[in-house]
Amino acid sequence: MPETPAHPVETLIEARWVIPVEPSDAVLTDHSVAVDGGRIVAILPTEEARRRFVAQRYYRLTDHALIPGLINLHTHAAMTLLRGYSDDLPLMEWLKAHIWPAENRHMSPDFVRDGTRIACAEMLRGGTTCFNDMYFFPEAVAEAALDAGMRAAIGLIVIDFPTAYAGDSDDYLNKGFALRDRLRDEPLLSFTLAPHAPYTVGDKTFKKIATFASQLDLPVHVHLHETEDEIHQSLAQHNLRPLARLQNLGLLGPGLIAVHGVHLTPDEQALLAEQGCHVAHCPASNLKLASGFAPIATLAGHGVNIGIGTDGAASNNKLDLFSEMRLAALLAKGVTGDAAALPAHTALQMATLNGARALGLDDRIGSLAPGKLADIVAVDLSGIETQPCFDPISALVYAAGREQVSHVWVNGELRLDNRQLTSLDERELKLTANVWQSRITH
Ligand SMILES: CSC[C@H]1O[C@@H](n2cnc3c(O)ncnc32)[C@H](O)[C@@H]1O
Ligand SMILES: [Zn+2]
Repeated sequence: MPETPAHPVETLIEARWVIPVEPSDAVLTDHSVAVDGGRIVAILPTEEARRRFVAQRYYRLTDHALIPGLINLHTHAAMTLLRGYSDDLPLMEWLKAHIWPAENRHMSPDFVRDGTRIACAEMLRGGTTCFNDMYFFPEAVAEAALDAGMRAAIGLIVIDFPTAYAGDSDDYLNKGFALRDRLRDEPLLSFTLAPHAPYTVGDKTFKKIATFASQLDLPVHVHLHETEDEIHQSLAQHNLRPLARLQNLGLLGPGLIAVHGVHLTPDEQALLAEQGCHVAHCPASNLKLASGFAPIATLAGHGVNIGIGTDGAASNNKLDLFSEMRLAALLAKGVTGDAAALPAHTALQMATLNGARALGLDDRIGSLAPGKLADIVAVDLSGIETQPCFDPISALVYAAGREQVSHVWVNGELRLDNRQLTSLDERELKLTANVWQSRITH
């Protein structure tokens, strides 16, 4: 029998383990991922892949696990420039007395572009390939993400007070729509409407956002039920808890990404599930600001789709989804008293597929499968800290860290090569961070 000629592809990645996350939670051992035209074309046992494909580039990652690119479901990327600027305070004091005054003094497209570039470097080094952002000057966020070659959901920010970026809600919205019109064909970008929070956005603005979200089919990304203060303030001002208020204003539905969801009654959890809303769980930020801990196990029990976010580097202070996966899993066990709560595979699914679902991108990213875009992360599990390795998913969530991320592909393009960034100059970014530190200090 004549041999079928080998099929040419751009990239063939051979790995000890491939963890697709979906369609099943099975781990494939000694498998290879073939990539061409930015997409995964096949996942096969390595021996077979070697026969079937001839590649321009081979990666022989013999002690590594391949996972889908991690998706950071809530960031203020540019806030890397305020990392460590003001620590150990509760949310409202932190925001009002420190962060908002600093943002007022320094906010500009340059601040956002530089801060977001630094965030992209940190996130790519830690295996994050996509981030869902909310910040001023979203055009600078988009520019930094595109320069870095990262995937981003750009939040078209709306807040009912004037800033250096925009004067009023119409100004915020018009600037956001102009940006979306200009960049809507960029394959790495998608857009959300991003009203900041119930305590900074009025009813009239929320109603407009609900209308635009349904007309334009855009997700809505909003901080919600983060602290007890937020709930008390809403009851005092509107005689309604924030979630009920947003329900009355027409915001609930499968397009809503509710960030935090720390303080939720059982009825509110059921309502989020009924409405198909998503929750972005930010465990480190919630602990650091002493906001509390989200009822993740019961929310998941109700069927709510939950992804994981870091929040900004000023309240975390890392943009590290490996830490967040571990923390989410441990916290769920501690809070429920049930060691089976939030197992490792669920934590990995939250940081990948569930984030993609929340962004409406799960037909393209979030798992490793033929036809999906090639957002792929290789984690080196050969080190002493991950030995022995009975179960690579357990190793990834409970023992590994972002330091073990060796290679990252976004849309089939190599963005981290043997721990070196290919699209960003780390030395230059450190100098940029120092320049901003002295501006912010003086
Ligand atoms: C209007 S752009 C985003 C706005 O949000 C602020 N921010 C950062 N972290 C949090 C948080 O945990 N809750 C609420 N608001 C937050 C950030 O400083 C920007 O002003
Ligand atoms: Zn936030």
